[in-house]
Amino acid sequence: MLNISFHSKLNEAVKQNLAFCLIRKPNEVVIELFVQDHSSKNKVLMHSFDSKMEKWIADENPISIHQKEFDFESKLKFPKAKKIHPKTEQEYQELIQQTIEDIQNSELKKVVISRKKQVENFRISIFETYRNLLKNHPNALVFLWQNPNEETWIGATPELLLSQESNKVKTVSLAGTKLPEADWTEKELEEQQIVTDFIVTNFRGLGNLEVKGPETIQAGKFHHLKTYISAEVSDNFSLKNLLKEMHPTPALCGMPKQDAFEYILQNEGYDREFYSGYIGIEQADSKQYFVNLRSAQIFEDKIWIYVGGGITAESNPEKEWMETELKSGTILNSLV
Ligand SMILES: C=C(O[C@@H]1C=C(C(=O)O)C=C[C@H]1O)C(=O)O
Repeated sequence: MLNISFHSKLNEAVKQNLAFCLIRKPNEVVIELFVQDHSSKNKVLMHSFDSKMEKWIADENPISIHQKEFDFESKLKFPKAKKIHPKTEQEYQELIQQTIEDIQNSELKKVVISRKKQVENFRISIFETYRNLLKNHPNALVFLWQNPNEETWIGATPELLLSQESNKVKTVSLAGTKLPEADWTEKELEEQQIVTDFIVTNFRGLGNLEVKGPETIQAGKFHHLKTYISAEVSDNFSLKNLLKEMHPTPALCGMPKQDAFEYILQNEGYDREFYSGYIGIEQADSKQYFVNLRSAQIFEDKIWIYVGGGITAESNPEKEWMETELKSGTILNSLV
């Protein structure tokens, strides 16, 4: 049976050109809908990689539905894409080679390099694509952010940045990528350990620190290494401050953090905007922030898929290109 109020609220948002966000949390079955009403209680927000941009959609009464009942179709309006020059395979491999050499000759230990892959938008059905992402990625945060005339993002991210429920804060260290048939090597183990060490340093001082892992997890067609980290906090603890320290973690930026951040801004050659920034869900009893990755920006004529990977002194440019191609599959394999 159709859930009328959910669908009619979404329908109104589309008809009136209001900003809205559909969001389904990892391993849950409920989709929440936030439609902009500029209230202050419940918010979904997007924060850019460089922290220069933050936008939010606030809804006094978000509404939810079981994902099995989600059955909605409508065309959305998207702006036209500006002209860009996405890096070719050769250009990307040259950038990776340069980064490897720069890491070998500096204090840098890890830098995450990324690119935009552009594909044509052949009048995709955005809601069917969203349904496919829900189905294909049950353990990801699956979101659709529509801000009419400004930006539309869709994605299925496997990565929690930070969450707080009562006095418990949680995060994960997620890094290292391989296909299921391959084995982990020193390169991925080291790359992921850098992220874990960074988080543990930031969590030091909090109570009851627990670090569990790393274990191998599945995200779409890949395996990643994941360590679960949690701690207890006191009443005067500031989640905002911890978030500031954490973002961007070495899973998306590098180590040392500031050097890697500047390296990315100077060398990557494009603006990441909200990719590798975070998506926040702020409600009275819980706050959760997820890293915006395995995601794309939708335009009337084009789709920009954002993909990257961690580079260390042991990286191989060809493999890094392949890794980004495969990562774009999260979006490409669900597009209809
Ligand atoms: C940068 C991305 O993913 C990140 C980089 C990973 C890696 O380098 O192995 C793995 C998971 C993510 O933390 C991306 O998907 O674009």
